[in-house]
Amino acid sequence: MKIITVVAAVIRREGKVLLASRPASKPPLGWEFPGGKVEPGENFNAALRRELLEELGVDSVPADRLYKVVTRNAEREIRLHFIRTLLAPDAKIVPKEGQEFRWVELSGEAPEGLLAPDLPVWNFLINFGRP
Ligand SMILES: Nc1nc2c([nH]c(=O)n2[C@@H]2O[C@H](COP(=O)(O)OP(=O)(O)OP(=O)(O)O)[C@@H](O)[C@H]2O)c(=O)[nH]1
Repeated sequence: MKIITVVAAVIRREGKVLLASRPASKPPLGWEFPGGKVEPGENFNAALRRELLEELGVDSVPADRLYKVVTRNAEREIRLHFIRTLLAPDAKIVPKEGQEFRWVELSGEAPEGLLAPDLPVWNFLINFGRP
């Protein structure tokens, strides 16, 4: 079975968390934590730093892993690693790949359209992750 390893950033600011829309060209549609696939030979934090530079146009400091989700179908297994990530306070996000970004209040129900594998992460952040 093909194994795909993905890193996704949990970036918090003033009680909110940063979500990205998936570009229409890359299904599934929905909102996700920004990130992408780890390339061969890359460590998680280097992969996430590269992805965020590509997508948000900002440098970042990926830190510790908060949560792991594994999804599987007949062909492939996706291992998602959610990593607490810091941005400089004055970092200006410049969407580079046609995505939208939004800061979402970390309270209550998950926002509509959040990818299904991310729901436990949302619940984790609501329960434990508020700064
Ligand atoms: N980045 C990200 N991907 C997620 C999240 N949740 C989740 O299920 N995924 C899945 O993980 C996979 C990530 O692939 P991707 O297409 O974003 O990765 P990438 O940018 O490196 O893609 P590419 O290799 O096609 O350029 C997709 O299947 C996506 O649906 C999430 O919160 N963030």
